[in-house]
Amino acid sequence: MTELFEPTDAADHRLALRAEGLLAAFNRAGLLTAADTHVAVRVGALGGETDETVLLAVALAVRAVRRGSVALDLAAAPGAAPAPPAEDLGPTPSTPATPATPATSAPPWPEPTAWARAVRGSVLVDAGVLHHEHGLLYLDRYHRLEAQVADDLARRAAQEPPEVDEDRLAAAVAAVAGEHFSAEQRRAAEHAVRSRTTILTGGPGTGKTTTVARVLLLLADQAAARGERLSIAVAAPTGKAATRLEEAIAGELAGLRAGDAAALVDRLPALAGVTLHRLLGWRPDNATRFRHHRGNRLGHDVVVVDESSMVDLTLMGRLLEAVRPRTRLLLVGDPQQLTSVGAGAVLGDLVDAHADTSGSPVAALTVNHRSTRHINELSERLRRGDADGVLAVLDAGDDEVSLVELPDAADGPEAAERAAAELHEVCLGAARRVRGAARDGDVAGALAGLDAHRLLCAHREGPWGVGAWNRRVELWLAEDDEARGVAPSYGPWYAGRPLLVTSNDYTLDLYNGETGVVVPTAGRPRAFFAGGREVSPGRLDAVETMHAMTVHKSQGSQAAEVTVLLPGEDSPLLTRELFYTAVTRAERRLRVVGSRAAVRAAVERRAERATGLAARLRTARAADGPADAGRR
Ligand SMILES: Nc1ncnc2c1ncn2[C@@H]1O[C@H](COP(=O)(O)OP(=O)(O)OP(=O)(O)O)[C@@H](O)[C@H]1O
Repeated sequence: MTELFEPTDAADHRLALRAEGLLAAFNRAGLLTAADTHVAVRVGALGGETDETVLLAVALAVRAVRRGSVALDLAAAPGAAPAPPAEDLGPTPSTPATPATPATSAPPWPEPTAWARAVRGSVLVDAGVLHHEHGLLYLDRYHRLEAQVADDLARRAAQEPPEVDEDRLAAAVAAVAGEHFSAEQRRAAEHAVRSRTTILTGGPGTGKTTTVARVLLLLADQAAARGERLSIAVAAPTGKAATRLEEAIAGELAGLRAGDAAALVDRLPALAGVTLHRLLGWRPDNATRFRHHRGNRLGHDVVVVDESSMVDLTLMGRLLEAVRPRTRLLLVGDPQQLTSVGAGAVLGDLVDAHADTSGSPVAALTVNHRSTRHINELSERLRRGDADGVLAVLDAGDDEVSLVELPDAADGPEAAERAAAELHEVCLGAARRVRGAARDGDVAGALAGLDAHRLLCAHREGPWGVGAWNRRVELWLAEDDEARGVAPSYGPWYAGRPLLVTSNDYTLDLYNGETGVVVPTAGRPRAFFAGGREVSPGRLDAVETMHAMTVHKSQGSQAAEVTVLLPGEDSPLLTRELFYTAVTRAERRLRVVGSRAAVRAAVERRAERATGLAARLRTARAADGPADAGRR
């Protein structure tokens, strides 16, 4: 469901019946949900605030967090178009979920200067329920979190740098160079050895993992010089990304063991990739608190976190309070990608805060060594926001990058039918190969087939959504069976059904984002996942079919060939970050399906989030110390 809604009648559950005045007007206009207004009414009643413009600001601050911001930018609020939450729940605006009853017209926004004055002077600010800082209005919880993240990072930066045996470092750098180690990778690795905190950024294939593997060897070597052995954690926000990181590091180390670095590789302990939740000590009774915290820190000497762009402010706060101040922290990721589903844009803020400063913890890798030339060129032009350049690369139309062009105003069911006709062969072909391997009992082949082609959608529902495209591919498979005289499999656990895990299951050792496939074994369907994990379907309750997946869910994985379905240009989900994330999932071939207007809108629209973290970090750096040393 998008945030705009159209009430169907006076008893519509989305109407906040107890809200009055401005809150009721904004709720009726679809700009606030019933829950936003209830929070504001309750906070107002408890805190003794009756000014309806302040209560409106509270409700909008709740809405801002729900939509991914950490705070409400009061000045920008009237101009900000309603947008869906990070993980879209519903159809595009052109396909309303409710009958067409006209939405109430937009209510009047308070006069900006008087509004800001009323908010700053509110008893809720005096009581610490709200905070007004850097032009932003914070709910207390997010203000504390943001300040804590800034303080912890500033404290880490204020420490004495680690002692480094430079001669030994130079010798080890030469030994780990192996077959490839570019100058920028070498600089990044040396930076990481000399720093407590490193933010290693770069797009897919820029050699981040290659560099991380070498950093670990260099650190283990420095520790060996002191007669110590390192304890290392390698983690990522999703299980899929953690497994990928573990495998990629293991692959790099295996290559280096064959060369001059064998002795160094032998010094490293075995490395198992874990989810951040598992590293921090997941608790069944609390989703945002962990076993490890400031009073019970993680014991590791080095903590590596891959796919850091997916880490929201809350999880970053928990991580920073759990790592010991002297632990080496390596945050790895691509700040151009979609931001976290939860509130915050932490990685991007960290990079912004340190742009063009000396002593910055950011080490950037810029050369893509994996994807092919046109995919690289497209992502580079996307990064620069060059819409004409993006269209020019797509128009050049070769085997590597192509545009399946739809008419400009087309984003409804008819255009989806046209797209279906274009994609029938490629989507059915990919699904058929996975099904063929599954029917032959070839688990490895079926799992490998999952990464051959990926169909990415912005939306979950509607004609351009994952649901419709999953059903479509299943129908094509059934038709294909019929055409071949094979009895179609209609049950939910049909052979070759691609699976996407949607939440962590610690008992089954399955993690959000992992992919698997159904393969019949001894006449019964079984679900298989990477690493030889086999599960009875009856035990799986958090899986979805994955003939298509959302761009959000595709983060942390790549496929040889990717098809991206762009929704209509008016879709609020269509942003540069979404398009860039989708494009950079492709290793060898990319097909973009959509109108030219949608491509242009995707390049030109940024996913803005209101956060004050970058400003806080700049202030802390200027003061050369924690942003607020008195807090806590
Ligand atoms: N300096 C280099 N020269 C040539 N090839 C390289 C270099 N560095 C890395 N590679 C190769 O490029 C590919 C991508 O490297 P790597 O996996 O380290 O990138 P990454 O940034 O971690 O990618 P992703 O974010 O997609 O995981 C690998 O096959 C790696 O062996």
